Amino acid sequence: MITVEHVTKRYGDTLAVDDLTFTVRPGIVTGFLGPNGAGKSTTMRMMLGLDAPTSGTVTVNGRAYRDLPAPLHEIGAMLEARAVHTGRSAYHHLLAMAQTHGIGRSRVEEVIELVGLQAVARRRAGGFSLGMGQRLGIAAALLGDPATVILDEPANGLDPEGILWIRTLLTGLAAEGRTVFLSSHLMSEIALTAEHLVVVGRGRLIADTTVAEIVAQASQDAAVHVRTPDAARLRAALTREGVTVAAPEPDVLEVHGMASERIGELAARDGLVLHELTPRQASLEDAFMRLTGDAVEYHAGALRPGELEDAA
Ligand SMILES: Nc1ncnc2c1ncn2[C@@H]1O[C@H](COP(=O)(O)OP(=O)(O)OP(=O)(O)O)[C@@H](O)[C@H]1O
Repeated sequence: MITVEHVTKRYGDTLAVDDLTFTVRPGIVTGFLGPNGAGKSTTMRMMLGLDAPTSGTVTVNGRAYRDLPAPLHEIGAMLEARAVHTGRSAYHHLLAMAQTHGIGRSRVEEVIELVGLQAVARRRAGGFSLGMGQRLGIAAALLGDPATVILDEPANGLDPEGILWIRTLLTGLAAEGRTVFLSSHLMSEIALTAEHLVVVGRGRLIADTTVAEIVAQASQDAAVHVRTPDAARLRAALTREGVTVAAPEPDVLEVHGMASERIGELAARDGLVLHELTPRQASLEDAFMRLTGDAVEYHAGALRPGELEDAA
């Protein structure tokens, strides 16, 4: 469990984190989402005791990072995947870390296998591809078999196979009861892995909610696409029902505020022909843009599950 309570962080005139409060629970993957410069890395650095809050508190399992008796066993992190001594092999990089923390060789072998680096473990880490570097960073984070794992943009630069691998690994770690917290600036990337989402913009909390809630909200706002040779009559019938109808093309209507079933029933009642009746899925990216765009500018307060409607 990670607890962030009324945390503010200033760098000179820059307000990087602004009165942020949320908790990251064990047993699920929590995504930390926000556009570039939203304050994600700064918040993660404070969780790891690499930076001190200007005000507020950050605790891991009830203690500040500096008060953890065996930090590597409690919390493992990957902040910069490429921060590896270039001359060393992956194996020796991990071994050096292990030895300074009283961790045995067998655990080093274990994490190398866990991240699938067996074939290249004796090669110079400096020559690693981005994907291999990410795997090595994750191996280092897992070395102490930590109860809490924090990863900053772990899928950054990975190919689809690498992204699938990370997703499987992280959901597996959460299923073992660990606290898994990862950041991304891409909703599509994080929505596939995370169950819960903490969304920030300009250092402030925008939403603390589930991915399911955001998906439901996105579908609720979606338009229904209708193609009909009776567009004018259907449009009049729909307008009488009080819904918003746009006509982007002569035979096409985009209907907001009425389910496709009801539109079909109305058309049948009036004897109107339909050639197409398709509920459009608003993309998750759209939902995220709306949250981080509108909510930051027009809504000072944070949103909780069920309150997303108010932000749209
Ligand atoms: N050491 C620092 N000194 C001065 N300003 C900083 C420092 N670290 C971060 N900032 C500023 O704080 C703000 C938040 O930065 P942060 O890196 O935490 O955002 P982020 O959400 O992680 O962004 P990104 O997705 O680009 O990594 C930015 O305006 C950044 O320029």
